[in-house]
Amino acid sequence: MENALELRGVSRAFKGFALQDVTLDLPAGTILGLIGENGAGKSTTIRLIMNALARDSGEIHVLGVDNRSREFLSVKDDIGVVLDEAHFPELITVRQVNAIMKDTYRRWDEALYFQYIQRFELPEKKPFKDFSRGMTMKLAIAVALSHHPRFLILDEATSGLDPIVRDEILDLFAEFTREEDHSILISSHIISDLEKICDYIAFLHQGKLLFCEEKDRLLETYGIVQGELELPEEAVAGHQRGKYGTKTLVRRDLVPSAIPVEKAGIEEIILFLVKGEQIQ
Ligand SMILES: Nc1ncnc2c1ncn2[C@@H]1O[C@H](COP(=O)(O)OP(=O)(O)OP(=O)(O)O)[C@@H](O)[C@H]1O
Repeated sequence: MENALELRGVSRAFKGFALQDVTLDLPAGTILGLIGENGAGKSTTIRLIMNALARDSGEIHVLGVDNRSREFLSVKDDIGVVLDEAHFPELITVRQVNAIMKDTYRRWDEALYFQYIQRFELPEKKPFKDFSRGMTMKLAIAVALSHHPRFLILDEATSGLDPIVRDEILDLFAEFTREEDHSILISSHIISDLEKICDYIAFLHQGKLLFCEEKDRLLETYGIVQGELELPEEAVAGHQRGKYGTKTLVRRDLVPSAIPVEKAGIEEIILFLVKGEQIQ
């Protein structure tokens, strides 16, 4: 299997918002970060992928299967999902979650689940309603990982976690993809998180996918030129004029070699591409 996920021309309109014509591939064995500001359409995209929301048009294949086919029901066993509003019944405890998941997933691994519970220091007897946001996310991540999925789909799974735990969890995700054919789709508005672990970056802006590109390719393609320099028009991808002078995002290959080009970070690239000409 080449792609863990394929979206072709996927659209869905709500009143006041439309996800428009999204096409992307997530090659098996890689991590794709779906970046976008609040309301850009990340959760909508993920709900469409899980077929929890009907699309208006387009095609979606997950692990090689059309997500509207009957076969998709069995494919769900191979997918670990963490949604941004991960919810369990109010009075349920960590132990009861284990009992339920045992009946839900064919490959539920009780020992592995309790390893994660210990690693995340989650209380085994506390009712879910008394969990903090961070504890909720950790529980959802433990569940998602404990039925041996091949594909993790994570919607804002690191938000609400403190920096140390976030780092630990990002390492866990990177570890997950070390096994052949293990893939991850992870959405976030925290670009620095995704920059660290992702192979591909997809950027959603107001319901449109502005790009889906290999991270290293983005870093190779773009650079920053400081100051007001004469640049070929086709080399310029965005300007920022601030208190400390002008910065220009450029396509490196189109800049004359005499002009020094600095490295651009993913965050910088995205900000420039979205905001374009900006007076700070
Ligand atoms: N069921 C719905 N009915 C009407 N509008 C909806 C529905 N679901 C989502 N929307 C709208 O679609 C837009 C995109 O929402 P979505 O949750 O996909 O964004 P997001 O990128 O995940 O944002 P966030 O980072 O805030 O979670 C929002 O304007 C939201 O109000």
